[in-house]
Amino acid sequence: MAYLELDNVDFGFGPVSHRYEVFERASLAVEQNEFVAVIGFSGSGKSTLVSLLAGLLKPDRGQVHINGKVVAAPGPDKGVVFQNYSLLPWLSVYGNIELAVKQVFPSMKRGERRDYIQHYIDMVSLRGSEWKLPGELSGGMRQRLSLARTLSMKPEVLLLDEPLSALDALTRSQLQDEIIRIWEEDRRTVLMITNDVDEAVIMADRIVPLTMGPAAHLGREFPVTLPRPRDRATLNFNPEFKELRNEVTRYMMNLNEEAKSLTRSVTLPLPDLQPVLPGPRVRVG
Ligand SMILES: Nc1ncnc2c1ncn2[C@@H]1O[C@H](COP(=O)(O)OP(=O)(O)OP(=O)(O)O)[C@@H](O)[C@H]1O
Repeated sequence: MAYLELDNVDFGFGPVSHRYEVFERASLAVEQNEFVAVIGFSGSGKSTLVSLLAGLLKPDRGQVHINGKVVAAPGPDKGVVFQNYSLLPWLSVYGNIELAVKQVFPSMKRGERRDYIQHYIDMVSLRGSEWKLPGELSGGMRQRLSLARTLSMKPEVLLLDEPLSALDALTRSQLQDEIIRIWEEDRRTVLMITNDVDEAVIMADRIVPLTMGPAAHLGREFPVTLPRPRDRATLNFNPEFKELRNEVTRYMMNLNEEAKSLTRSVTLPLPDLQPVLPGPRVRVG
């Protein structure tokens, strides 16, 4: 059994009368310490997938397992970094991490806790900003804080829900490198959601596309065998990188075309109504 598993999951939103089926028979297996990127179009179910893996939502059918145990509820063993940071605005950088650390390691002594928190602040290069509030940080700094806070809880599985999509291109590539550096220093199982093929190829061990909804599932897998560390400056000239990027992009475009043709082939029966025609002119007043 793989470390993180989504096993034949069906999941939908809404009552039976107008239900939206997000997943049908969706399965995914991630090995321990593997870095998997799930790539998909907007609305295909990427955030729903993260919520199911994190135990925030329960499958209608099938199960989610981590290390052989059924995921029944959220917990600090499953660390989630969301796109929108979800930081507490009234607490400083230090305070946001401290709150998480106190919850997960309540018996940690004060001095040890201070060093522990500083270690994570340093890890994401936020030294010097310890006492700033989230509102005083840039987008990239907020996302680094969000990552540090999640990592400080020592989750077994790290779920990254499009953590970089709100950032500008330069900050985004800088943070991609930083996440990989941290992951290489302290390996753990990572599932990252992205809508960017290049990001997936640069960062992941394996890319798994999500098909278009409704009733999406995880499609054909693309292993990334490019050696690490991956240097983005030279990757652009690497034929293996270019080939894989093209292959994944083609696959995604085909998914899009298939979804469009399905939509076109649906004929909606409209009621046979007579149009309302304008009547004689009436003078008011
Ligand atoms: N709480 C909800 N109630 C009803 N439908 C929902 C709810 N949350 C999501 N959906 C629907 O489920 C589908 C998948 O949503 P989800 O947010 O997982 O997509 P996504 O791939 O993360 O999209 P994006 O990339 O735009 O954030 C969408 O059609 C969405 O409208």
